Parts: sequence; structure tokens; C-alpha cells
Amino acid sequence: MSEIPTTAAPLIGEGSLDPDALEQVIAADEARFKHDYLEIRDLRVVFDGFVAVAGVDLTVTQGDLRFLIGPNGAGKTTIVDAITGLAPATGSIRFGGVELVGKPSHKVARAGVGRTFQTASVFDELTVLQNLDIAAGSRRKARVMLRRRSGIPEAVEAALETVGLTHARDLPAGVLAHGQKQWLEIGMLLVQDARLLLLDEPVAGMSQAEREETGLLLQRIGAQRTVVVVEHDMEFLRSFASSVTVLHQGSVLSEGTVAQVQADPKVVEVYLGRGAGARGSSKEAS
Ligand SMILES: Nc1ncnc2c1ncn2[C@@H]1O[C@H](COP(=O)(O)OP(=O)(O)OP(=O)(O)O)[C@@H](O)[C@H]1O
Repeated sequence: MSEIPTTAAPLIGEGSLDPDALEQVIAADEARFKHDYLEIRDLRVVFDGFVAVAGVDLTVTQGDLRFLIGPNGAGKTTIVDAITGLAPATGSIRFGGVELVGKPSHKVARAGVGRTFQTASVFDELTVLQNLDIAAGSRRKARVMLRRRSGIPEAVEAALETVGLTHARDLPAGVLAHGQKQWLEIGMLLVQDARLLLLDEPVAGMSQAEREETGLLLQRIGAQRTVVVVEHDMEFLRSFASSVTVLHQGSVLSEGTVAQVQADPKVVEVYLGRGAGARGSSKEAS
């Protein structure tokens, strides 16, 4: 068995998020993102008679960094599944003017929608660069993709810099720390040119420093693209959300700025509960 390099640990520090590279990735063509927005109307998801999502309306505009919160089982992940064609849905989900309900996952991706999962879904055996290359090449023919190329595509290079993994580019993704894998996944969405990014608990398991860097990264990406973050970490939400939708039992309970939802008595009662200031209080409240 080949030796796996074990030098991944300091890489985030060394190659921490580079604002210039980030500019390169996101500054490309403002106009492309201008008319993007997510518009969900009367979304319902029913599993064997159990109503997991009960008629949700949700509008997220380009430039928003929307956090989706709620107690366990509120329906957050199911909404993301419905958007990405992984849960049976009725109602309407439109992004960039395209109706997504009824579309299979690959067509949803083609409409500019990308997601990450709670557990990073990168190819562990492939290098960081290969993972990004495959993501970038998802629209290229396999033959072209597999051919050894002399140069690294500009978008891949920029994404590597952006997510702070330039120095880890030749390491197998499997040796990356959990946080680094999440960054790689976000990089993969950038090179795929996803215009709607749906991120499921992106900072779970990250250190405080990694959380800060990730929050700044998401804010910058969210300034142009449409970003929806499913998150339990209230401290992270307070620092970085520009708006919040609170779900409860498959319905929208409250929506607004962080201050507005925190002050909403319904939210305090069903979600924040006792010790609202504590991180992870949502888990305790459920
Ligand atoms: N494939 C499925 N079949 C049956 N029930 C499901 C399925 N997926 C989700 N559910 C149920 O739907 C409800 C909503 O689940 P969902 O995972 O969307 O909640 P969530 O808000 O994301 O919770 P968590 O914070 O725990 O991830 C839960 O009661 C869950 O058990």
C-alpha cells in the first residue's frame, strides 16, 4: 500500500483564505448572477403519509446569505433534498426562472444548483486537485477529462486558492481534516459554477478559527451568489447570517434578520428555549 502523506494539518493555516483569489473567483461577471433568486411556493414533501414539509414558501434573493434553522426533524434537510431532486415534492421551486420540481438531480445541477452534505462527499482516494478537476469537468466529456493536461484550469487554480488548499492540492482528499473537506466541497461548487449553493451544516466539527474563515468565505460568496446554509450553530449564525428562516414541524415559524427572529416569542418558545445564548441550544430544544 502506498504511503499516504501526513502533512495536511498545517495547510489551512498556510494557505488560509486568500481574498484576492476569492475576488478572482467571484468577480467574474456580476451580471450573470443578477437575476438569480430562489422562489419556493407551497412546497410539500410527504413520506408514506408523514408530512415532513407542509406548504413552505421561501424566497432567497441573490446577495443574501440565508440561514435555515429549526429543531431536529423540522424539515431543513428535506427542503434541500426537495430542491436538489432527492425528495418527492409538490408545489413550486424556481431558481433563475427554471422550475426544479420534478427534475432529476443532474438537471437541477445543470440549472446552477449545488449542495454539500453534512458528511463531505469528496473522493477520498483522489487528490484535492483531481476532485476539483472532476467537479470542473462535470460538463466536459470524460475522455477529455481523463487526458493528462499540462496546465491547471484557471477556475480550479482560483478555487484552490480561495478555499486555502493550494498547498494540499496533491494530497489525497482522504487525509484532509473534516473542515478542510468541507472547504474542498465548497471549492467544488465554485468550479462547477453553482449559482445557488445549499450548504448543510458547513462548520460542524470545525475549530473556531476555521469557522471564522468559513463564515467570511460564505459572506463573500453570498454577496454575489444565492447561498442557503442549514445550521445548528447559533454563534456562527449570529456572526454571519444576513437573514434567517426558522422552521418548525415542516412549516415556516419565523423569518427576518437575526435580531428579528431572536426576538420572536414563537422562536424563543419552540427553538431557542432556555439558555438561548448557548451554541447547540437547538439540539437541546428538540
Ligand atoms: N426518507 C425519509 N423517509 C421518511 N421520513 C423521513 C425521510 N427523510 C426525512 N424524514 C423525516 O422528515 C422529518 C424532517 O427531517 P429532516 O431531516 O428534514 O429534518 P431536519 O430539520 O433537517 O433535522 P436535523 O436538524 O436533525 O438534520 C423528520 O421527522 C424525519 O424523520
